[in-house]
Amino acid sequence: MKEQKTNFETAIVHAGYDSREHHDSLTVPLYQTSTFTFGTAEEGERRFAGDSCGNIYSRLGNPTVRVLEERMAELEHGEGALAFGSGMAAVSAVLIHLTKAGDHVLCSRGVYGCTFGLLEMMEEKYNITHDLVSMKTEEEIEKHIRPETVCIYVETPINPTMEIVNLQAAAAVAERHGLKMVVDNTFCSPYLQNPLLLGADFVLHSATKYLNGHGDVIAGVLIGRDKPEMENLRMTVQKDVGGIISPFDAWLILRGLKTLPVRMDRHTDNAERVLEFLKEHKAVQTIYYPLDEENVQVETARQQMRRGGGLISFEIEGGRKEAQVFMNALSLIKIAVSLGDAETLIQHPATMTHAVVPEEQRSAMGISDSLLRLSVGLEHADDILRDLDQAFKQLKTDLQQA
Ligand code: MET
Repeated sequence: MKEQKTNFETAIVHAGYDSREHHDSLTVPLYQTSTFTFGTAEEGERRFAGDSCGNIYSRLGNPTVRVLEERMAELEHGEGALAFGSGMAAVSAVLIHLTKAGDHVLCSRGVYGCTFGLLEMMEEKYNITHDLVSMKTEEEIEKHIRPETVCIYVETPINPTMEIVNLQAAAAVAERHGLKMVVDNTFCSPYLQNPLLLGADFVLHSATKYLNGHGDVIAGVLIGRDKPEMENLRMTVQKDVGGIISPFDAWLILRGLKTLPVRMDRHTDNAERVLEFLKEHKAVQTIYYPLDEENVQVETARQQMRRGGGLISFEIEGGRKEAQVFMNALSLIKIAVSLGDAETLIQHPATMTHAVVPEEQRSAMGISDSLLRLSVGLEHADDILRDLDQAFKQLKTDLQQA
């Protein structure tokens, strides 16, 4: 694995870019072009044959996108990275790369609803089966491995229950059985957690979230520990399936990325204030936050995460109706799926991000009808708390009147 040459905060501003190669432009230029010209027919032939390294066509590579990929590889301590048009394009690319008909994927007990949908589709159409299991210890993981298992796929913290997967335990099992391990690191960003350093083979992100951080891009990134394997993935799955990112979106992410450490620290500071507030509130039944002292998994979370991050899930007294009344009473906090933006967002997983998961499996994942997921933004913490407080008061009044 590549040793990080500079500190994280420096690499995130500079890695993968040399202004001398781009007319001395301080910032990464936007190469908003679909294709590149060849000086001669023979040069075109050489580029297609891989004998000359020039650009060909933006589905096969683009200079702006390449800076984002190299930067992400460095930040996640990988050897190569590919940027995609969405987080799900990154998820599907790595699963297409790792599996064939008849294989089995061992998956964490919970995953994002569309990842669950993709796994179900792969099972139905291609007989690539999967199991969703708790992954707190090696023993728990070990007992679900089958002869046809080819990879362990995890989210940690899990969307939206914030359950922690023990990455070192999962990596130990993967190594024993020669399996590839993939980690969705979207909730943490590379600033808070680096799964490749804990034994994973691939790490992926919905770059829509903290990486971009400004709510104006849909994108994904996949980082791997093996350079030839990542180049192979680029020239097979990514080229032929085609879920590439646009140069402009890559440029926007490069712009947003520079402030990631500053933003993540503020998101976490604000989330810690929200955590304390929710703990004091009678209408809140359960709270899920990785670095909450009362979390039974706090030790594992501490070992693999630098700080707790900006997401908090909580159950309020009641069910779906109460959850919806509470959300409708919010004013500053916006009702929206997505996370990692400057704006504080709230969503109801049972009817939104995880609505595609059948009810029985949703409860097995720990998603109840009263569960809400809050992505704590960058506003002043006092204003976020004031909005939550007035919504709880409103909920009480509405319920008394009903
Ligand atoms: C289309 S639903 C969700 C988007 C995003 N993955 C989230 O968890 O909020």
